[in-house]
Amino acid sequence: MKPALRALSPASWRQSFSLDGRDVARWFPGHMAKGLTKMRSSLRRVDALVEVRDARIPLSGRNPLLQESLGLKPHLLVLNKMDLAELSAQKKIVQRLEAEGLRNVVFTNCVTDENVRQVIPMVTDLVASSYRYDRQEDPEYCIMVIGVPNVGKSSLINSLRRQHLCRGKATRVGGEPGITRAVMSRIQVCERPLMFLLDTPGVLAPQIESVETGLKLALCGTVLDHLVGEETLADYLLYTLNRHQLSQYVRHYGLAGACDDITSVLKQVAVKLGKTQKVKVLTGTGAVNVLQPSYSAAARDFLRAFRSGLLGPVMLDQDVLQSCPPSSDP
Ligand SMILES: Nc1nc2c(ncn2[C@@H]2O[C@H](COP(=O)(O)OP(=O)(O)OP(=O)(O)O)[C@@H](O)[C@H]2O)c(=O)[nH]1
Repeated sequence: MKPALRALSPASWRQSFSLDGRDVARWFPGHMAKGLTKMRSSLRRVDALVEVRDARIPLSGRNPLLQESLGLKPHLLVLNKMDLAELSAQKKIVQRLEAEGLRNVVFTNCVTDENVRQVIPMVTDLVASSYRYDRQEDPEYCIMVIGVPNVGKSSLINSLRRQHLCRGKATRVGGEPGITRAVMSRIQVCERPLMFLLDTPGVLAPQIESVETGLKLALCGTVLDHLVGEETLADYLLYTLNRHQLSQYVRHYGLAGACDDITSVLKQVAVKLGKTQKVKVLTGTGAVNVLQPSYSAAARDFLRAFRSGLLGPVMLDQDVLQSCPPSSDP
């Protein structure tokens, strides 16, 4: 019998996600490597790096290639989209990052500007306590904003301008990865100290550590969904929500209960939303059009709802955090 949409016990949920045959290399476009080369050549003019990561993937969201350059400059890590992240393990996240050498961390929401005011004082302190080579006397601070696509780099810049300059948008924001195309737009964000930020296009590592890391990055919108497959992503989302026992999706779509079978869930979602499509079916008397649930439209809605926070906050790196050595804190 096909798993019906009823409450399944957690014991019957999948314990792992089948990753067979997925070619993660195809998901991440090659133009990003070019961006990285240009960014490297501008590093000399830069006083500090502000790295933005999605707070839902504080560990998997890093780019090992960017990391190579980070040791050279003062570095602030902004974990953005805190409103979408389940942060009960915040202390553990900070400890884990500290163990990786990332001691300056701030959680932000660049839509509501929460905690954004902490960014400039933190950067100013970092620069003040570092050696600025030939720019020691230069009153202008130049900060490079880096991070994988769609984490909110442009939103952070706009939020800083709202906070410190009372000015509107200087850089384009978008829900899809790769909105920032022009490498290195230089944008003023503060008068005292005089501070400019360089917005950069999102850069992803050409080699993602594992397919699961690739799926987490894709779930957070760092690549275009169709490259991974909307239904694959929806399935990974369902698997994650169930494993973390997050059943908000059941209430959001008015389902009868939690279920671990994506075909079943998408079918119900499509019916609830009235997302159907005409399909030609060959019968003994010829072709007839029948209405079928649109699985792809349902998958798109499921992903959109997750990304707008309607399915509740999530910590996608829970597995990585659980594999951490226990904290030495009392
Ligand atoms: N919920 C939530 N959404 C955010 C936050 N910050 C940014 N966003 C949204 O995330 C999406 C991407 O934001 P951008 O600022 O364009 O991201 P980016 O890193 O500059 O993107 P690229 O240009 O692709 O590198 C937009 O839809 C923003 O509105 C946040 O703190 N919370």
